Amino acid sequence: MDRLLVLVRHGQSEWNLKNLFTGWKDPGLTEKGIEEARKGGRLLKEAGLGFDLTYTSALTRAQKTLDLILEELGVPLTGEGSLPRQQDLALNERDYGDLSGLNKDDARQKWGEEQVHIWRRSYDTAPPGGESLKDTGARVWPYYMTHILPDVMNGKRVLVSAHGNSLRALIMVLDRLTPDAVTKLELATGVPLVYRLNADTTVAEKVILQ
Ligand SMILES: O=C(O)[C@@H](CO)OP(=O)(O)O
Repeated sequence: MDRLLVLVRHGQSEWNLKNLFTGWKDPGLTEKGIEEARKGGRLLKEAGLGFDLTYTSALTRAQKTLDLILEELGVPLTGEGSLPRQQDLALNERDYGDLSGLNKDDARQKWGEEQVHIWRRSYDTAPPGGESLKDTGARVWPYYMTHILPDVMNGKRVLVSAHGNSLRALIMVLDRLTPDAVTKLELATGVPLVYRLNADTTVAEKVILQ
């Protein structure tokens, strides 16, 4: 049985381009982001991968990325031949709280390089009014266990389009990263991470398509 799970971080967003903390804010994709998503779709097609089910967040940039990937795969978005789609807040980006909408360089000037790095990449220090990676995991992990993983274990080929930090939380578990190791994990936009799972739910294989 092919226990296929593909994770993709959305293509570049308008706020990625402007270097703003985004979190639960909802900017669209840039032209570059659209092309990144399309390229991700083409790479999946070239790898001969197809899907039975899709998951995405409640945010436009991840949904649009999923649409573009499906378009490249030749899968209609509605009607006959379209795939079931689960959209859930559980897969949203980490909530950046009071930092949302601030320029990342301005934040470094105000609070210092080190503090901003801790807010962005530490495991359990939350930005003011927002979520730490651990807090993000506390909603991503149960959703994975109750929704995504059962589908994969039932032999459904699953595609997930989500965000830098919600996917970092998920990958932390899949790749068995320590809280220290996950601080160094960075995900490129639009690059599909192809996982195959063993019958005991551990990772059999991970391939990065780029
Ligand atoms: O601003 C955000 O929401 C995220 C992802 O773009 O940024 P960072 O990489 O700083 O966690």
